[in-house]
Amino acid sequence: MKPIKVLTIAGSDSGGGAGIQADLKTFQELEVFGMSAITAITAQNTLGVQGVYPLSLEAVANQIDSIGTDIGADAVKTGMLFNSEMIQLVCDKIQQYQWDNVVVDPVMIAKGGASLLQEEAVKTMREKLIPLSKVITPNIPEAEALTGKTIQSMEDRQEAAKLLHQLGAQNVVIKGGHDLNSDQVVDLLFDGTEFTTYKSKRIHTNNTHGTGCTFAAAVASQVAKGKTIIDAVGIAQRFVHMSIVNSMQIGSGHGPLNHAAHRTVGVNHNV
Ligand SMILES: Nc1ncnc2c1ncn2[C@@H]1O[C@H](COP(=O)(O)OP(=O)(O)O)[C@@H](O)[C@H]1O
Ligand SMILES: Cc1ncc(COP(=O)(O)OP(=O)(O)O)c(N)n1
Repeated sequence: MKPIKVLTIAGSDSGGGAGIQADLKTFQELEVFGMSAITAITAQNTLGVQGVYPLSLEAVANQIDSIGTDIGADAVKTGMLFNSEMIQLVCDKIQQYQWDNVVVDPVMIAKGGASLLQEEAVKTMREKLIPLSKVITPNIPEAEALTGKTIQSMEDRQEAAKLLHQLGAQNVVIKGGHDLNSDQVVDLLFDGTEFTTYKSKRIHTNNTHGTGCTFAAAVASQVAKGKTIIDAVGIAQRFVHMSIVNSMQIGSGHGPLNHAAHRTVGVNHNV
């Protein structure tokens, strides 16, 4: 059987909960071959981010070229891109290798409040990267930053999703983890025509470090497999849910997910 290959272009989280580490664990669990181009090293744990060390543009370009010129990718997921120049470089490479299954997680701020994207880079993300995306997966604060609109209700979220679609994203998922008004978590998908909502029970836990990375990596793995976006988002939400329910008590802050939960607790969410 032909292996399915997925590339993540993102930052490294030394604590293993988010970033490249979460992406590769997700790829492995969802049975695709994972590859990485690291944009920045972060010194990070469950308490927060202690340091951010971006790599040179040359180092990032070289990693992407190593994959583009030899192995290829059935889908590409982007995470922490740090600054405008890095975003522009990633856009150039996506176009050079004609990658069209691109899942953009517009990472801006880590849970502890540390900035993972320079403020002026939001414009480049909006104008250059979003138009290349098959799916964009902002959380609510990221959708607000990208659209300049305050999001309080589901109608606000629908409006924001429409604006992001107008910017060129083929599909928009505005995740609902930050809407603390309900006992449910609702992720909203807009495909340019219809809205689809994915509801799950909110889990009351501190162990949610890396949910966004894991979600986007799961979507990318399913897109690479040729699933519809509606199915890919459903699988990703269930995978994340299962990983939070069975999360591990690691560190003394926001603990990581348990990416292996879908197989170790006996329910296969790898549909
Ligand atoms: N407390 C929670 N209980 C259940 N699912 C959650 C919870 N927090 C986040 N999720 C899920 O994790 C994914 C990421 O959501 P969100 O927290 O909005 O993004 P981010 O991690 O990028 O801030 C979504 O699928 C969301 O439904
Ligand atoms: C290196 C790196 N990349 C991305 C993030 C943000 O990850 P996310 O999945 O949104 O989870 P939280 O940080 O919000 O828990 C990160 N922290 N580090």
